[in-house]
Amino acid sequence: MAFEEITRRGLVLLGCGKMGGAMLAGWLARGLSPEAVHVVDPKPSDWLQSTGVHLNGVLPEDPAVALIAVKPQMMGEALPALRAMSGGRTLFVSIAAGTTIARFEAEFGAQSPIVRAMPNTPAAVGRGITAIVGNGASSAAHLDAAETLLSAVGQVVRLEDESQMDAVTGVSGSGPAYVFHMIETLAQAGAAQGLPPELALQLAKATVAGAGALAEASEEDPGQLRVNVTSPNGTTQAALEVLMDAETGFPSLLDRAVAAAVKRSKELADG
Ligand SMILES: NC(=O)C1=CN([C@@H]2O[C@H](COP(=O)(O)OP(=O)(O)OC[C@H]3O[C@@H](n4cnc5c(N)ncnc54)[C@H](OP(=O)(O)O)[C@@H]3O)[C@@H](O)[C@H]2O)C=CC1
Ligand SMILES: O=C(O)[C@@H]1CCC=N1
Repeated sequence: MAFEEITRRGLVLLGCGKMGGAMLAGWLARGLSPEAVHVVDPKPSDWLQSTGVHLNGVLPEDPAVALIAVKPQMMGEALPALRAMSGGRTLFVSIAAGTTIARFEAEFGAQSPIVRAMPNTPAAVGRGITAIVGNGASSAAHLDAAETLLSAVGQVVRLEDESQMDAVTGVSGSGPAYVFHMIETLAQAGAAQGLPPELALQLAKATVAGAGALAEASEEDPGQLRVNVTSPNGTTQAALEVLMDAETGFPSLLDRAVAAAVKRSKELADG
């Protein structure tokens, strides 16, 4: 299924907040016609209203895709709007953290093709990464269709098992927030050392963006790239002795942060 089939049969987006909006922005930027998109959202933002998509109207009976982007806690209230599309040709794609395929099968039937996905907000600029896994009714063609749709906003990886989704959520789903917090705090640290705050923020943003681009483009692994910055007994080494401290440094901090996200993802599965 390519954008042509979505254009013909339509795409329903249930919930268009931060993540649904980021994906929609990516699809529209890549040429998906707003005419093909039907959004259900109780309080459409000004941006959403300006896009030209159908808003809170009658939904198509047989859309190519129904993408679920409401918060896990809203499922009970929100999913019935999609029930009429069950058991047919519509591919359900959920991006909700925690909510299991079993929960969607209980709503739409196990014969409905359902793909659970975990994207991230860099999708808004085509630089997201999304992990996907399908239910038993999802054919290779359904997974290909989900991949086509989601690869319009970044990379797509396929999981062997749904149980990997909690860890994916803790690494790449929530991960952009960790990086944004690093930008914020790196800039604050620069300002604390006397830099004008705006300059410190520009330096921090460009450093994180540049390092990310280099990590992606380079054949060297991130550990070697780190070594390449670190002159013996130089400034980086002094900083890394703080950041790599076994008890208080990044390794332990990120271990605990990711574990907390994974734990919360598992809790969300329980509703
Ligand atoms: N934000 C992120 O980085 C990521 C989020 N996700 C997942 O995406 C989903 C959405 O998260 P996020 O975008 O951050 O949350 P938001 O709260 O920003 O978006 C959810 C949207 O759904 C709307 N909504 C609430 N009730 C209904 C309903 N009954 N029918 C239709 N729409 C409804 C909300 O409206 P209102 O605000 O008026 O209630 C809101 O606009 C979550 O399940 C989350 O786990 C996955 C990966 C990354
Ligand atoms: O914070 C959350 O629950 C969602 C899921 C991943 C990113 N945001």
